[in-house]
Amino acid sequence: MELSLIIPAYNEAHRIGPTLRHFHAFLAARPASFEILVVDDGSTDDTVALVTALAAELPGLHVLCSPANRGKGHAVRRGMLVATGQVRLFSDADGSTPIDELDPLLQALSEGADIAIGSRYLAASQVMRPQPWFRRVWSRLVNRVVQRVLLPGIVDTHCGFKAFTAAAAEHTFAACTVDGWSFDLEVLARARAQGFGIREVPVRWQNDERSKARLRQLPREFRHVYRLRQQLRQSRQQAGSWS
Ligand SMILES: Nc1nc2c(ncn2[C@@H]2O[C@H](COP(=O)(O)OP(=O)(O)O[C@H]3O[C@H](CO)[C@@H](O)[C@H](O)[C@@H]3O)[C@@H](O)[C@H]2O)c(=O)[nH]1
Repeated sequence: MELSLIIPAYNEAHRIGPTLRHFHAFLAARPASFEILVVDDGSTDDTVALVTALAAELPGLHVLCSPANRGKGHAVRRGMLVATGQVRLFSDADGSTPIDELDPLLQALSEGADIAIGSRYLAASQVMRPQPWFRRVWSRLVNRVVQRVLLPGIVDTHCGFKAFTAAAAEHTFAACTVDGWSFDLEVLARARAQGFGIREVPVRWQNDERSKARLRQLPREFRHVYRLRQQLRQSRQQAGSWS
């Protein structure tokens, strides 16, 4: 399998159908073999039924489901570890980053990066429909803190469009534990600590107002950042004292 596309989905029946048809048509028009894995955990709407029906029509589309809702991080991790592709990409169910932005990410991998991440905040990025002001403030705030304490040099850790080589996906996700939104920065921080090269790539992106992220989740994001920094520091100190 050359490419695995992982899509975390929670209560996405209202919009995932067109996204899947579009993604499938894009990938089927290319020579590379592919699989699309939709990872649902406990949706209370018709997401699973809808994707199951589409899977009978679109070869290579599969749905993984589990009863309890654990969060986007858990779903992406599960998909990344079950996938068989040499390249593993995850994308949001609303297609907020157009699927043709895959090509610049593949280019970055072919040039030697282990992980290529879509970015909304580079000079060449194009944000076609921005998020509301409080989401932009949230995103910039988290990114500022993350850049300072965890991932210097990466300006957008949270864009939901990231491609990994199989080795990078398997090593980093196997070490991850964060189930919620902060999984993005956990996987990047662990990847860097393990020596994998990350390249940030400008992409086109547009907001869909029907977001599941809530401002009240912000303190938990910061707690994750600091906890992760402590863990990585301790591992570095242990590695230093053993060498
Ligand atoms: N399986 C599963 N999927 C989830 C869950 N929560 C969210 N998702 C999936 O995660 C994707 C993003 O969720 P949205 O609700 O569309 O979030 P957003 O706010 O519009 O997304 C932006 O901010 C997020 C948080 O920073 C980013 O993770 C995301 O990529 C994007 O930048 C969607 O495919 C959604 O179904 C969950 O509990 N379980």
